[in-house]
Amino acid sequence: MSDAVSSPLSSLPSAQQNTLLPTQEECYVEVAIKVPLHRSFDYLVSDPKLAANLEPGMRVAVPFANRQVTALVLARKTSTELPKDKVKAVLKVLDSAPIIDATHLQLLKFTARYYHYPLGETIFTALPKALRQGDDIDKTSINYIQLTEKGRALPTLRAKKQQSLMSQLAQSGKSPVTEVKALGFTKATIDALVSKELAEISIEFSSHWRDNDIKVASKPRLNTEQAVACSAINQSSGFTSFLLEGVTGSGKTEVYLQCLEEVIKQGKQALVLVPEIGLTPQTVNRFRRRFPDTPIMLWHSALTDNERLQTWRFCQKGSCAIVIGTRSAIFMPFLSLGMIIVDEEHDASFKQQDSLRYHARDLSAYRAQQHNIPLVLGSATPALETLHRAIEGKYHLLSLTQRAQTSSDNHFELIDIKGQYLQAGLSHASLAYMQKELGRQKQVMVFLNRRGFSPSLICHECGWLSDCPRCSTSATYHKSMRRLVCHHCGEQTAPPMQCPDCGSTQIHPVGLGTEQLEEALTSQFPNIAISRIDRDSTRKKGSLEEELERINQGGARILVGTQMLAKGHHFADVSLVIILDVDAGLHSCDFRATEHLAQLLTQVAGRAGRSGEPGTVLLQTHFPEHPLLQDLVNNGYQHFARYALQERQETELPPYSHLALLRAEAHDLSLVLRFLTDLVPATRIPKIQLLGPIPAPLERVAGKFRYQLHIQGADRGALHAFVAQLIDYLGSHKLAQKVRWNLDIDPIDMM
Ligand SMILES: Nc1ncnc2c1ncn2[C@@H]1O[C@H](COP(=O)(O)OP(=O)(O)OP(=O)(O)O)[C@@H](O)[C@H]1O
Ligand SMILES: [Zn+2]
Repeated sequence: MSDAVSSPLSSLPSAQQNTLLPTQEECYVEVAIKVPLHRSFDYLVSDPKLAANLEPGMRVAVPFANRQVTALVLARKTSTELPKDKVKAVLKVLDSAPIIDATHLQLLKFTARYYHYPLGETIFTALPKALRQGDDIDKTSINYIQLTEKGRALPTLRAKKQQSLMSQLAQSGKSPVTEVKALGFTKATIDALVSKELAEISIEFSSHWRDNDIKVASKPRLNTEQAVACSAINQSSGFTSFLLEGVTGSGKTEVYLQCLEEVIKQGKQALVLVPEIGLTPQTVNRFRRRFPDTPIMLWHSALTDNERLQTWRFCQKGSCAIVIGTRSAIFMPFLSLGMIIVDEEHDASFKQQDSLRYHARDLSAYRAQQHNIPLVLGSATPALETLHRAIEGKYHLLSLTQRAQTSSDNHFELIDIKGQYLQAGLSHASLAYMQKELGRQKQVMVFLNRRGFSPSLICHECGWLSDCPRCSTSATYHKSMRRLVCHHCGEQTAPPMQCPDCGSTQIHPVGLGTEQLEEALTSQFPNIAISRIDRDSTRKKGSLEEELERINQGGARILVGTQMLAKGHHFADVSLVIILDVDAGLHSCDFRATEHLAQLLTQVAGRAGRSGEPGTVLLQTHFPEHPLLQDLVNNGYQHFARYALQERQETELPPYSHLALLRAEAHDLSLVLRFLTDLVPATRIPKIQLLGPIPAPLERVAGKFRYQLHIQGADRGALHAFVAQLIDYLGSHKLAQKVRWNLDIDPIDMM
């Protein structure tokens, strides 16, 4: 940039003034603004000097609907179709250089197009909030913390937190302060170590790691399958996609680590996408321990806006070698991206379920192609979509069939609970297994995917149920809070002392949630420490980490939990896993339900027997003869998945066709129905099937009726062309103001 525009915040003269100046070639910019409109906007740049330096990817402030808003320049042009008296002028230029480059802008444009979401909204959703607001991109600097010489001697401190921060730093070396905070350490703890001169803070912005030899801690020798996978990935050139299908505990992470080593040794950066839940300190520490002096940063929902901007900048400047992040990390800028890894690629959390409904895994394929680099999708339970691509030969299939640390597979048993007396939700056989394993000083995990005390309250006299008044579902009883909570709309009420219908005081919980399970197991095993992990028990920042640490130290021997406990954790001492509510997923109307159930069961089961001897997995069910359960138990997920794919083919469901979902909701049911029914005749098109309007599986949430239209077609192009037309039509529909609607491309959750 020339000196003339050294201040990115310099104001421009207004359009009126400009008309008095001798006319040179006129300059306009086409910009994106965060509004729900499928279009861009033109503005005049009246100062020729500024105009000369404006580039796509820079932000400007513009007047829009009587306010000043931040906009992103998409293109410069010399004319506009707007009438002269209508065109407004850019008020300020906010950046001295583009904040995103052309490749990145192309990614965002693709995202908007593919998901049929307004471009401005897409761009501004993908930017950190500080940049969305128009803040100076250089407003934050990166703070690092590291132990001083005095600290490295690891003196014993009275304050436990400070002690644990010291050991953390001894392990991780110099770390960004944001990362240390992400692990649950407070500013007070950090300040205390600094004031005791045990740690010091420095500020920098460098990418020296790229020029230095990377330090790599000792690593295990890969087994043959791992070695084959690693060399296939490392020796690939350009854009190549891999599906690393490895049974739980087969050492996929080890493969990632050894591939990453090659990438960072070449001075390239890597993006590792993990599910929301998978971002445990355990995983992150494993990466940090392996590459002790390499800058590794985290990206997840708990970062503050400032931390977000820092991490984003850091990554863009190449100061960070590896980013481990949840789905929105797919929109991070990189100086030199060398590889993308998507761990647990089947996980539903990679799909955003509101506003911009993108799938980070699917976008990662586009991104890898843009950068011409390898993409590695890893899972023990690949999504059928991914498996299909591998079978078609679009992805290279790499298999890890053996567990890395045990010689044989887990032992599975289906426990028939029909007519059985259940104690604490557990059958006699399950309890006997528990006694035995606890007697051997092992850990036992009891899995129940339902939090709260009980999913409902019932009146014993008249059958009244604690239904949520605003949703077509019941409100869950939370005993410790003494509240009825609707898990769909969040409404909370006090549980009634008397039945609202008949006045009886005989109100009882029905059904089992993790809170009740913990209570029942406590009285069943009074001398054994129990740890419960679900959204309620881990609400406090850092409490999940604390609890996981407690489990790993052997501080708890019965682990009760929801799916938070299911994935990615490595508990060495768990020898028995009991899954209580297998049946719920067997009889759902969602065509993906069996796939998701099979994935969940396999992932939970994979927590057993991870080191030393194989573990035992018990599945309690009323339907032990069910083909899905039989297949899973006898042949494993790999077999089940290939069979399920055949079924999808026969029924022409994704991945053998493409799906979009138009959802509509309003308080008035007739409006919703009219809105959706109107479309059906208005939009008849060959090659596209419309199904609906049909009620969403949860027909009413927060007082609104929810209906949907399934749009299905074998040809992706035809489907997208149709959806684009539909959006035009919907935008001008007279009910569009009264009915809330959204479009979900490649939907995962049919709710
Ligand atoms: N080649 C190897 N030799 C010895 N140990 C190994 C090897 N590869 C992996 N391990 C160890 O085996 C355990 C499981 O490996 P890892 O966590 O990489 O598996 P994973 O497939 O990523 O697991 P999951 O997906 O089930 O969480 C870890 O403790 C890891 O250190
Ligand atoms: Zn509700």
